[in-house]
Amino acid sequence: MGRPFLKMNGLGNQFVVVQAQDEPFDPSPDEVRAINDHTPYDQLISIEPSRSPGAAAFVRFWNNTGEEVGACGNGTRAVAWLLMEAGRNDAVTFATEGGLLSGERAGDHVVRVDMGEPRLRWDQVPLAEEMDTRGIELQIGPIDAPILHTPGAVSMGNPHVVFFMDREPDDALVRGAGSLIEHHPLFPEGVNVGFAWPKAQDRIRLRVWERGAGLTKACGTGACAALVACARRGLTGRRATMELDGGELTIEWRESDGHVIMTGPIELEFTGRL
Ligand SMILES: N[C@H](CCC[C@H](N)C(=O)O)C(=O)O
Repeated sequence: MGRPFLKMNGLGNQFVVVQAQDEPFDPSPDEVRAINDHTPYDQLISIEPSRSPGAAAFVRFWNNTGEEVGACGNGTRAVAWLLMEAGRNDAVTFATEGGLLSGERAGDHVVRVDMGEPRLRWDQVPLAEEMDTRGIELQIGPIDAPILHTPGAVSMGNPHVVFFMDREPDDALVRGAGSLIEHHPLFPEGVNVGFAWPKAQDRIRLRVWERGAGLTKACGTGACAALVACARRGLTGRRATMELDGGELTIEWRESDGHVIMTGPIELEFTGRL
């Protein structure tokens, strides 16, 4: 009988969450993939004992293809909710590879998380060469659609490239261009590929081909990256409603401290055993 897990989602971004406070959990890439075979998910998440004062836990994320990653925005909301429920608190801080994150309740099964500052230097995304991350030069082989010119590049603790659309991003484009760009040599660590259509100063339609997970129903760090990329190009303000396939997130790139604040729902679906 395997260890228990929680099946959760954030706007349809699917998670398997393992509590590792009492029993270590250090899965190999094969084990990460095997869990996905057993219970399909986008990201696997573990909640470990804290390694630093002021943090309630240390949290790790893996894509379903097996590699560990430094950030997962929707997963951060799910973990913050679990930790607040467990501690009967209305706010919580925890550590990840990508840095310290804090969350607070913002309604029933709605969580607001501070995702910290976006990293905007070329070598922080990272890119393979120095470029202006407001608009990078990216040649994508056979595809030469004008909308694919000069996307923005941002890290939220994980790498993102954001294309600026003037219409609904269709499946063929998101899957075709996304899968091509995910492993493009300009991104030494791979990249999450966002397609953002700024519909108004405070509203962006977004679809994301995720590194290591493909087209998901929502991508929290992708929503943060897209808002920052659009604001840097003057296409939107610093606060917007993000329309993802799975629903809406509110993102604000705060003037006061440059932190990116994300608010949205989470859902606990069922418990199971690995
Ligand atoms: N695929 C991402 C990790 C999960 C991001 C996404 N699920 C989110 O909500 O931020 C990466 O490889 O960096």
